[in-house]
Amino acid sequence: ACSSYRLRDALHPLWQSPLSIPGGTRQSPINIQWRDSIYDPFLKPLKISYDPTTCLHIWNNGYSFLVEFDDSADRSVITGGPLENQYRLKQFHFHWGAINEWGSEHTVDSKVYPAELHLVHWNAVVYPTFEEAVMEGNGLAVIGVFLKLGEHHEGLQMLVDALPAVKHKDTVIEFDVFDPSCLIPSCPDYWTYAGSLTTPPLTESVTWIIKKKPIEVDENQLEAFRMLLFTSDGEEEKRMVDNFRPLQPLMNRTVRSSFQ
Ligand SMILES: NS(=O)(=O)c1ccc(C(=O)O)c(S(=O)(=O)NCCc2ccccc2)c1
Ligand SMILES: [Zn+2]
Repeated sequence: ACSSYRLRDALHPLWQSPLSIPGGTRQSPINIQWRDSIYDPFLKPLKISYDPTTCLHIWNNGYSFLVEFDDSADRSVITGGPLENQYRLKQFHFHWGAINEWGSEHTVDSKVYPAELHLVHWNAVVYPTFEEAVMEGNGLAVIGVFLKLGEHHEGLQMLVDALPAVKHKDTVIEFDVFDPSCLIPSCPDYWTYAGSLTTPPLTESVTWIIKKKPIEVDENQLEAFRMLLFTSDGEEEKRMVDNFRPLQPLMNRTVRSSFQ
């Protein structure tokens, strides 16, 4: 079932973008085959230190809703894990489906989750701007967290309560204190691989760090995501759902795990 709807989604009007950019050798997302991943004992624990007051606003960019952070200094950063440098948090966003059967970008042994959180960081040690980092192989680091249906998530609810204010494309509201580490599972286990942005410009600049454990959210919280619109106020309404990119070929890559 998953392969057919994935193909359908690849042809889905939203995904005019090609299955992978011509010449792309490290495109994302991918299926993570647990048994093919290689335990790397040299992988360090990921060190996450976010300053909740760097949170700026939530906005609907017509593709997802993004929570953006003040990345003008090293105040919300990650380091360690597979990373050679410290990376600054720029924004986080989600991908989700129209129903709970699909929605995540990455899959684990072909298991699809109803949604996936991405925390986007950039290498401000080496690159002067985010825009430059986006174009470089070690420019970005994105933490991926799977969402599964289960208990109500207190931390997420703060975000959910703000979503009606950003229902339409290009709407924004101030969101001044939020600590995104409440959305990251405490279990330290992750997979990591060299990949790309999953939205244009699809550049091959992302070190992906995919948490093994999902977070639990309840049905109402997922439904709140699905109330958002791709469209601007006054346009014919199109619900913001299925905003994920189809799976891309692994090609000559290995996925490393931080756990045995
Ligand atoms: N799924 S993902 O993590 O690959 C991702 C999705 C969306 C965006 C985004 O900009 O909205 C981003 S982004 O914040 O990295 N922006 C990438 C596009 C961009 C390039 C240069 C300047 C501004 C935006 C990343
Ligand atoms: Zn994303």
